[in-house]
Amino acid sequence: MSLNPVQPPPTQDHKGIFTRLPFSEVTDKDLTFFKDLIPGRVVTDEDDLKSHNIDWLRTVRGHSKLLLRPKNTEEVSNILKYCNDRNLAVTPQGGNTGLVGGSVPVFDEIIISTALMDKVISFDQVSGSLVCQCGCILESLNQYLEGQGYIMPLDLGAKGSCHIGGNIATNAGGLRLLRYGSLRGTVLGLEAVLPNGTVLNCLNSLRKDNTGYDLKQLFIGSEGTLGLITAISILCPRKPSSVNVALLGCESFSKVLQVFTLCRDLLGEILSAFEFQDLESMNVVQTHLKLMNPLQESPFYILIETAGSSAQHDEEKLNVFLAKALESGLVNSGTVATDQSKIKSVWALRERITEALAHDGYVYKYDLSIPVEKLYALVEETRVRLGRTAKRVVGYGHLGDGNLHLNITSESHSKSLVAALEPFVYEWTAQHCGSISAEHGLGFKKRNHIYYSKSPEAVQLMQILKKLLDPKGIMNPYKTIPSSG
Ligand SMILES: O=C(O)CC[C@@H](O)C(=O)O
Ligand SMILES: [Zn+2]
Repeated sequence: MSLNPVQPPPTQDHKGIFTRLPFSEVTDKDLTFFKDLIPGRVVTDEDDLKSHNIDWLRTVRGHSKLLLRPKNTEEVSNILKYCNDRNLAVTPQGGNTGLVGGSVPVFDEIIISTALMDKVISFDQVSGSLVCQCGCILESLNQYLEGQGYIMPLDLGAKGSCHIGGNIATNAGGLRLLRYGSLRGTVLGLEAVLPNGTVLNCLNSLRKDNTGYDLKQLFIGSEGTLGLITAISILCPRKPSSVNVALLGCESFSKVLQVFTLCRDLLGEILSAFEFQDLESMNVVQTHLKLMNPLQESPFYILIETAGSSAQHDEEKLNVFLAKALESGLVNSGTVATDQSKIKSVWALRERITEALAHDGYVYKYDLSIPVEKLYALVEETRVRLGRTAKRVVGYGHLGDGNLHLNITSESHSKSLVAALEPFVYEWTAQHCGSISAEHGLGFKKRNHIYYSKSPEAVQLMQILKKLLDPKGIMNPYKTIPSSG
C-alpha cells in the first residue's frame, strides 16, 4: 500500500514542546548484554529500524537505534529489569498500526517488538477461552478459532497486522463491539511484565472472580505505559453459522438514527454491527481504491451485519426489517450480501476508509464518542468552519457505539488547518459530554488533551499510579498521560 510518501517530521517536533527526558543512552556494553540475552534478535541496522520508527500513518518519526525481539515472558522480564536498572527508556511495539503515535518511539527509546511472541497457549473448546502470547496477529487468531467453531470477539480493519497485545494495550474497539462488548469485558485475564521485571500473573480464564482489585483493567488501555502485556486470556464467541450484511442508502442523518432504532427492535439479538458512513467517505474509497458502490448516490450509508445460528430465522427477520425500512421511507436503496465474497466487498467500503484517506495526503484524525443524536452535527459544523481550506471532511464510524471518526485531509500538513481544528473539535466534544478518544487511545498525539475528557483529579490519580508502577518512567514515555512534572 502506498501511503503518504513524505518523510514524516521527527516526533518530538510536533508542536515543538518536547525535550528528551534524562534517560541513559544505549552503550556498547548494553548491546553486548542484549546480544547475550537474545542472540540473533537484536536489531541495530538503520534500514531495518526505519519502519519501526515511523507510524503506520507516516505522521510521526522516532530515532530508536535498537530493537529487541524477545520470544517469551522471561526474556521480556530480563530486558525490562536491565533497562530499568540502567534507566533506559523503552517503547513496546506490536503491529504498529496505531493511529495516535503510541507505538513508535519519540526519541531513542529501545523498541521491544512482540512479533516473535506469537504462540497460542491453549484453547478451551467448552468455555471458548483462548490463552495466547501477546504478539499473535488478530486475523491469525480468528482463523485458528474458526477451525474450532469460534471467532475472536473483536474485528478491525488492521486485523491482518495488528497484535492482540497491542489491541488490549490500546483497548481497541472495532466493528463488533456492539455485539460482543469491549475488551474490558471479554479479556478474562492477562500477564504483564512490570518495568522492574516483575511478572504479574493475572492470566486466569474465569468468567467470575471477585477477589480484590481487578488489576488487569489497569493494563487494558494503558498503551504500554505501565508494563508490557505478554500473554492474554480472552473469551471467544461461537462462530455464527449465518451471517448477512446489508448496505442501505439514507437521505438524512436523522433517518440513520431511526433505522438504528428499528434495527434494534426488529433484529434484536442477531444484530452484530451497525456502521455508518457519509457520501464523502464513500467517495474516497471509490476514488482511491476503485471500490464499487452498489447503491445509488446517497448522503449516508448504513452497513448492518447480522450474525446468528439459523439462516432461515435470520433471513426472515432481516426481510421484515428491510421491508419496513423501505416502506416507511427511512432508506432509499439497499443490497443484501449472504455469500462470503459479497460480504467481504460490502465490508471493504467501510473498513478501508482509513486506508483510502491516507492517499489524499495528510490526515487529521478525530476519534470521538458523542451522544448519537448530535454525532453528525460536528461533521457539518467542521465542514462549514473549514470551507475550502480542507481537501475533504468525512464522518463515519461505529454508530451503534456512539463513536464518530471525523477525518479531515489536506495535500500536506498545514498548521493553519490544525489551528482551525484544535481546540474547536475538543471543546465541541467536551461541551456535548463526549470523549476525545473513543477507541484509538491518546498515545503521543492526544495525551495533552486528556483534560477535555477527564477531571484533574482523575489525571492526577493516573499519574500517581504511573509513578507507583514505573517510578523511573521508562515505559513508553511521552505517551498517554501528561507528565506530572
Ligand atoms: O481512521 C480512522 O479514523 C478510524 C479507523 C478505525 O477505527 C475504523 O473504525 O475504521
Ligand atoms: Zn473505529
